[in-house]
Amino acid sequence: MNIATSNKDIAKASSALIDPFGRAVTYIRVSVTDRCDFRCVYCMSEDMHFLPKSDLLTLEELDRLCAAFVAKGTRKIRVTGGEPLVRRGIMTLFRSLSRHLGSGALDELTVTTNGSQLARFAGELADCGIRRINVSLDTLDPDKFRKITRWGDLSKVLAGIDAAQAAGLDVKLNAVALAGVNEDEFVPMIEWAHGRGIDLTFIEVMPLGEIEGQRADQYLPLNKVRAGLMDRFTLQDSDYRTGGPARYVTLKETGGRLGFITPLTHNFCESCNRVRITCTGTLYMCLGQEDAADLRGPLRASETDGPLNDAIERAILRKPKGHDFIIDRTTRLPAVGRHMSVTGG
Ligand SMILES: Nc1nc2c(ncn2[C@@H]2O[C@H](COP(=O)(O)OP(=O)(O)OP(=O)(O)O)[C@@H](O)[C@H]2O)c(=O)[nH]1
Ligand SMILES: C[S@@+](CC[C@H](N)C(=O)[O-])C[C@H]1O[C@@H](n2cnc3c(N)ncnc32)[C@H](O)[C@@H]1O
Ligand code: SF4
Ligand code: SF4
Repeated sequence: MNIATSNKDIAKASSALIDPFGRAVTYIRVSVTDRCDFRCVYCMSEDMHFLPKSDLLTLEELDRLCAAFVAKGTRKIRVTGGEPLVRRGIMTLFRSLSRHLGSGALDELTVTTNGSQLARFAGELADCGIRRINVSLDTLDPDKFRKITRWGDLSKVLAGIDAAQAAGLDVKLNAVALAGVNEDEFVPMIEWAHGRGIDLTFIEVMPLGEIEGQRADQYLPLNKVRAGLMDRFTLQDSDYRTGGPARYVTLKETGGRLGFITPLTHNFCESCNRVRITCTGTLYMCLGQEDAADLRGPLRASETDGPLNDAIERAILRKPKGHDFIIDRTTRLPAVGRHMSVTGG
């Protein structure tokens, strides 16, 4: 499936959101909560402070925000978090957003999850018109899983993946490549995933938010990983695209797809098509920058969407060219102060 919509087609629509670099914004990532039932060592510190519940947009407000973006050319909505499936009543939002699939205004409604609650929700997600989901899984070793996630239980995630496949959902796995932690498992993880008809994507760790360790100790450049995998597999370039940042190859030996998300070694900002909304209604125009726009104020200021639309259009004109991520040993300070869980990746 190729669901990426071309910038040219989008630019034709008068309501389209086009940034200063001519990129059409057609993909929103909506973080519905900053909370999570895991504490992954690369994502969060052990002692996280979360927003008071009273600061959160209601599910109805999130739904209205999404509808405003859909009216402006958004074709793909990814619900994320924190852990999106721990937000109370979250299925109400999915059910409501599915109307945009029904009307043809949206190509894809999907979710990125740690999988801990999937066994419970997979069937309902499929009923909402979700076809593909991304599950984050960095290891198949139960003890290592506990060390990476601090609080997670691998067996629940594996049961969630089984339930998702049984419900007819296409599952993609995301694994953050962690130096000295899971690099010995890449080949077995590929074989495990491809044996189940599951695509797998490796991700370079990004310097967002303060964590206990040194980012430089975690960071593994994917060009090195790719070169190592060539000893074992034949990597054939693929033009498969999802509208996300992964670039795929097909492995001749397994027939499965392997993706690489390489913000550090091969920046993909030039083709950026996305922005992020947090659970408090803050719009981040770039994952790798601090600049943001408040949408909660204009959303609550009026029952009509005029002020909200103006705020969105003004913000898109500030979308930066790209991130300035660097990972080195000269500083423990991250490039971006907020944690990945605020914007949902
Ligand atoms: N630097 C950067 N990283 C991103 C961006 N979008 C997604 N990622 C990272 O890619 C990883 C996987 O993201 P997913 O939630 O699976 O979303 P996706 O890759 O768009 O999903 P697909 O629809 O399957 O392509 C996460 O760790 C994100 O932080 C982006 O715009 N910039
Ligand atoms: C922030 S999580 C939110 C959704 C859900 N909790 C999950 O883990 O899938 C989204 C993705 O971001 C990735 N991620 C978190 N922190 C990261 C970092 N510092 N660098 C790269 N990816 C990161 C996670 O592995 C996950 O795939
Ligand atoms: S990566 Fe996802 S599961 Fe892990 S701590 Fe961050 S938000 Fe939670
Ligand atoms: S880092 Fe910013 S500009 Fe680059 S792809 Fe991600 S969101 Fe887009």
